[in-house]
Amino acid sequence: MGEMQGTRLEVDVTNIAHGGISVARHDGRVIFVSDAIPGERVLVEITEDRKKSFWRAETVEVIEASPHRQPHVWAEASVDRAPEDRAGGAEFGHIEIGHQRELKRRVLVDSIKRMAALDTDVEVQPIAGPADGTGWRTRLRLHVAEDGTLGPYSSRSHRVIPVTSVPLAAPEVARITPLTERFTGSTHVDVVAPSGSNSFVIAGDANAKGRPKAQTIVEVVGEREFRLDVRGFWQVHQAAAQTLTTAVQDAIDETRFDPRAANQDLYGGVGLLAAAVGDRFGPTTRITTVESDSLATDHAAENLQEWLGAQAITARVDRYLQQLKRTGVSLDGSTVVLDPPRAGAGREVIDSLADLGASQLVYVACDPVALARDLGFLSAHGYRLERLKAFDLFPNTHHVEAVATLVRD
Ligand SMILES: C[S@@+](CC[C@H](N)C(=O)[O-])C[C@H]1O[C@@H](n2cnc3c(N)ncnc32)[C@H](O)[C@@H]1O
Repeated sequence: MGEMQGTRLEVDVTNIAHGGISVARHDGRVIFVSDAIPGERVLVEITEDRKKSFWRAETVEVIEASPHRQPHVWAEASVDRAPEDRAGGAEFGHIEIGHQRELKRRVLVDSIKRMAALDTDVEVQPIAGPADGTGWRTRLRLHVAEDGTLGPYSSRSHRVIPVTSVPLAAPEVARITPLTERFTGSTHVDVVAPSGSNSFVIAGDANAKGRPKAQTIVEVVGEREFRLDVRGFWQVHQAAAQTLTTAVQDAIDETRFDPRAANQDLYGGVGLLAAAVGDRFGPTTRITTVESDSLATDHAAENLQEWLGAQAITARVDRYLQQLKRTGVSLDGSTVVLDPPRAGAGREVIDSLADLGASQLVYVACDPVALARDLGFLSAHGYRLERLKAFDLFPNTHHVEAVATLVRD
């Protein structure tokens, strides 16, 4: 192994894989190819050949283009550039937006089939914003190069790529992003444009010890205000919080919802989805939001104070559920909303939810493979996938958000 690195080959691209990578074959071996589209014939350069079962490669020339290929929405990420000079973070920007959604649909449906043995289909729905999928990021992190210049990492490494534009950024973020300034003593710069308070440009140092000083900002969703720390988690697309609020409200099967049961909002952040549940079923609805970041939980308590039945707890979800089991609490009759980070909830959390007897789960997922794995665990516990929706919360990237309802009779 190792002798193929740098070799150029012409290959036919046949499929799409998780992570925004296309699949080609050469002499029976799978090659994962970046910046291609299924149906294309491309010239690739092998970048990794250590594994026996697959290689990785970069597209260096498109020989027969897909009808879905478009000029990249970010010229600085285009296949016209040398692979190492392509800006990262917009790996689907060369694909026409409707076809991006079709590829995301395929990855989601195929993952669920393969990992959970479930046949399902779903439409990846566009959400509010420019039709070409630009102008949506209300949060942007750029990195500082050794010479102090600012830019995204390259799509394949941690090399900083100087850029003159950030087309996925919301207009306010793009306006204040200091692309021409030089930074010393910082490793990265965050740009945040909240919907309900001033925008920030914050230089940070990943090697600094301790937590940076807290700074509260406000996000507005419909008529509601949410307070949170400027560095805390918030949905990135400017229409995402409203989209997920409505999606979670719609996903709950009313006939199975008991406002007096021990309802849960797990991985709750500052309480966005607990508020969605409270807004649908009324202020006396019992719901506990659980989050590991204590600053976020403090904000959640404040954001949910008008809901009499709401409480916010700082805990890791796995430990919190173990504690419920130890103390004999039952989730029988309860609805559990869970919105874990990319790694998903995992077997231990799913086993605990099943043991505790949760009746209805609304699983909000930002990673199709983690969702599919967890759906497999849930099926084994007798949960049935009742409803699946998907939303294009991250246009021009490979990411997709799904909202699944699971019930157990
Ligand atoms: C995808 S975010 C969802 C937040 C919230 N539902 C929202 O939409 O704003 C996931 C949240 O889970 C938290 N988190 C990550 N791992 C956790 C764990 N093991 N236990 C509890 N919370 C966790 C993160 O801090 C983050 O706030």
